[in-house]
Amino acid sequence: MEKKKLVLVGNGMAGVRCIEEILKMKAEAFDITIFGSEPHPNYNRILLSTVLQGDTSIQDITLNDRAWYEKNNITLYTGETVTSIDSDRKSVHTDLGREVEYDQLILATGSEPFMLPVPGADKEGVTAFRDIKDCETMIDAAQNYKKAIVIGGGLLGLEAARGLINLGMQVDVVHLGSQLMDRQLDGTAAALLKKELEQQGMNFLMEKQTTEIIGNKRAEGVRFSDGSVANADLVVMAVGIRPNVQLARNSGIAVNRGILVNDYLETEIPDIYAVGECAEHREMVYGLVAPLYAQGKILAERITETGSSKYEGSVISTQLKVSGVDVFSAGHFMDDEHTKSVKIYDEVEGVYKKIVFRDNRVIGAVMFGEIQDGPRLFKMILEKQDVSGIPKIAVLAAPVEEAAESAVASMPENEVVCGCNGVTKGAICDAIVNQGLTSLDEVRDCTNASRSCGGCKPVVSELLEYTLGDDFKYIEQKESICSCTSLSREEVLEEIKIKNLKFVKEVMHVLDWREKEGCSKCRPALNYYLGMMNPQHEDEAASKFVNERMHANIQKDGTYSVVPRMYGGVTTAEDLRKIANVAEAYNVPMIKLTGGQRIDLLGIKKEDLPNVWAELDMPSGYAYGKTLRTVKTCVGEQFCRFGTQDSTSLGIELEKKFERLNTPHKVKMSVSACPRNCAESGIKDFGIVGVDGGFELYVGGNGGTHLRAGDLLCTVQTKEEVVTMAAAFMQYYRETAHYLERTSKWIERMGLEHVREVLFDEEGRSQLVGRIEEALSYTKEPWKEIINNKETKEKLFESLSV
Ligand SMILES: Cc1cc2nc3c(=O)[nH]c(=O)nc-3n(C[C@H](O)[C@H](O)[C@H](O)COP(=O)(O)OP(=O)(O)OC[C@H]3O[C@@H](n4cnc5c(N)ncnc54)[C@H](O)[C@@H]3O)c2cc1C
Ligand SMILES: NC(=O)c1ccc[n+]([C@@H]2O[C@H](COP(=O)([O-])OP(=O)(O)OC[C@H]3O[C@@H](n4cnc5c(N)ncnc54)[C@H](O)[C@@H]3O)[C@@H](O)[C@H]2O)c1
Ligand code: SF4
Ligand code: FES
Repeated sequence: MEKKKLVLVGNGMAGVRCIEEILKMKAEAFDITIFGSEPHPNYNRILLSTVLQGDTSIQDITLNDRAWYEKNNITLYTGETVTSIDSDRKSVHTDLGREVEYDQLILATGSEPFMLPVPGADKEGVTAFRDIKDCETMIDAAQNYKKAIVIGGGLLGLEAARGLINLGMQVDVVHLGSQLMDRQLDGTAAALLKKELEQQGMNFLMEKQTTEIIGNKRAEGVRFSDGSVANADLVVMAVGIRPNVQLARNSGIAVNRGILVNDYLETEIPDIYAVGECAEHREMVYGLVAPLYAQGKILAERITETGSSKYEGSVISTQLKVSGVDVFSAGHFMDDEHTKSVKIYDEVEGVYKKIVFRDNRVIGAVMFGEIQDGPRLFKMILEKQDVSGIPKIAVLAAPVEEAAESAVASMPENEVVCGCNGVTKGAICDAIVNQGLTSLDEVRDCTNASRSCGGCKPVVSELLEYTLGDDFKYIEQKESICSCTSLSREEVLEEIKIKNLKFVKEVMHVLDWREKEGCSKCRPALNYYLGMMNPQHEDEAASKFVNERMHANIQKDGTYSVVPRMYGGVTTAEDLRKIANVAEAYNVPMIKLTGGQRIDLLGIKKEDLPNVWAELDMPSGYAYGKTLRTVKTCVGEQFCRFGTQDSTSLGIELEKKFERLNTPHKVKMSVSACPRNCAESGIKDFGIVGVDGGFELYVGGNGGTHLRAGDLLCTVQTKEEVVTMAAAFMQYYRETAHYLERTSKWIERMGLEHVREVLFDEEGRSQLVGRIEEALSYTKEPWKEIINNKETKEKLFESLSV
């Protein structure tokens, strides 16, 4: 049978998913050609937010690489735009002059970001947030500029703002209305969201109408209708999207807001279909992947003639991808004269839940702070469950779980776990059992669950654990350390041990790295793992980040900062004099006290660094390193009338002991001499609080972006026990954490109980202490080494460009 010529215009998420469905149903029946204006193969647009937020890289978000197109005999034209359709001759024409005939044509042209038509919108430094190019523009801007304005307080704007903050920018979010995410939240949830995001460092300019982008060639700020102005070096417009219908309209296809389609996704012109954000179905245009994928499946059935399902519209649910903020909304969540609702509002804990009922059926929900009931409520909304006879407040409370069982055990088989891809618990568990799946990646490849926003990963992971039992522990960690290899951290460490590998390049070569030179993710990680496994390993400068290579923190203007060690935050008149002399001699523009009780000399030229350090003649404070940064101490019993312990001498002892030791990420400690906790021991990686007769030890605390209170590890009686426990804790973290994993994340992954079991076992603890003592015996003071070694000094500070 002759193959039909199938052409897809738009190489994005909806169109390519539809092609995947077609290939599953009748691969042999079609000759497929795909056109995409962007220069990339199909990628996960959703994860651009996570790329910007620093949780993944652009290389990692490809959904279908070029090999996939080749394997499926698909002709792919990227960087090429279809400019017209001749529906009489059944062909499409492109901007590069190509003409391709079709038997069936799918339009999946997506949307375009709406750019406010205000003067100055075309200036440099003004961008949308829609594609890889925009994402790169923002990442680049963050390296050179400080202040950003995001216009639009919807899902996209808030995710962009969070990303820019993570990139070190100061961000104002400009919003037209009085309430954030006005299309997804009610007033109470929106107010809680605003408060939470303000605590994360976002500044909001509410009820502001932008009238102009000011500046010369590049944007310098935004002017509002009330005459006020806000400064910015980067302006991101996230004020909604418009279906991309130009091609359809110019080709005579009926268009309203989107391309008009019926329940089979057919346009008015025979053999031309539309799917995704560009399609308008029953007056609805969707901007989330779940409905678009549902449309794609139905269209695939239609095109392959394997079914006759109709698309009848979708109820949607949304979640914001900003870490530390849990918001969920679904269905019809605003009150009106036909609805009644149940609300729980715990202002103390910042938790809000609301369910909306009409005629005794659940029709919508909004939640803030606690959203684990989201999938259950969403199922009730989709099924329009009748809740007559049930106290309505009971709908908010999930069925009581068996204490010993995991939450997923009580979940019904038909509950949707992955909302984006419509995959149920039953489908995932069947695939795990019947296909022998053992990892998140395998579940994703087999069922599509977790393939889009990734929000369902924790539940999919729990399902794996629940289905596989003990076998899961090993498997869970089988994520590769970066895209240069398929080997996990554990596998790489095992190979290093078995094959006695010594150098970063050797590891990459012997273990057959895909990228021969590695990448910025794996090179420093391998350098760390090699050092952790073999304390005599010499740090490989080329595999370290610039700050660690230069033993100083590079600043935005290319100068460096110098932070001398000041054990326990205690200094002397002599050291202060040296610092003052150096500051004067080198015209240091700013001297600043740090949050860790140190003195920071900012604005030092690269070539002056060796002399500054030589004249200071103080140890490096390692303010740049993945190592122990500082041990903060309170005044303690010597002077403070509340002090029950000598916090300063203990802090100094700890800092002297553990300084310079390489760790997976930076480590901060602190010692407070009484429960008033002036040294903030609850938000440190290892925090000590003096109590009557001993010390409480807190672990896994973090005061940075991912705020986390430390867990109480144990209470000990003596200073010696504190030091031993700190040593064992540090070594266990060094040996088991992924590179760049803070103790706050590590402790959650390992589990506090597990860490306790390891550290409370006397023999295991003493072995850990033995190993850390050995590692400590090889540490060296970097600046002494540099100053005394002419060759290193010249290489680093005179010739090497960074
Ligand atoms: C930063 C960000 C975060 C998001 N987060 C989420 C989320 O968490 N959850 C969620 O469900 N959704 C999210 N979305 C929305 C989701 O990404 C979109 O709904 C989805 O990508 C739309 O798919 P599509 O194929 O219809 O359109 P697109 O992905 O836009 O693809 C259309 C493609 O067609 C190309 N094209 C257009 N015209 C032509 C032509 N004439 N010739 C050739 N090529 C053409 C375009 O260049 C584009 O590559 C997010 C979007 C962004 C930007
Ligand atoms: N987590 C997610 O599900 C997610 C994340 C990002 C994007 N998306 C999708 O991407 C698409 C685009 O997102 P979006 O947030 O741009 O669209 P949106 O329409 O949801 O939000 C735009 C927001 O901008 C505000 N706005 C409009 N004009 C303004 C102006 N002149 N000044 C200030 N504010 C103004 C609106 O009030 C609205 O809240 C949507 O379809 C969205 O669903 C989803
Ligand atoms: S923590 Fe206690 S001992 Fe230390 S300074 Fe504060 S009040 Fe004084
Ligand atoms: S819920 Fe988005 S990928 Fe599963």
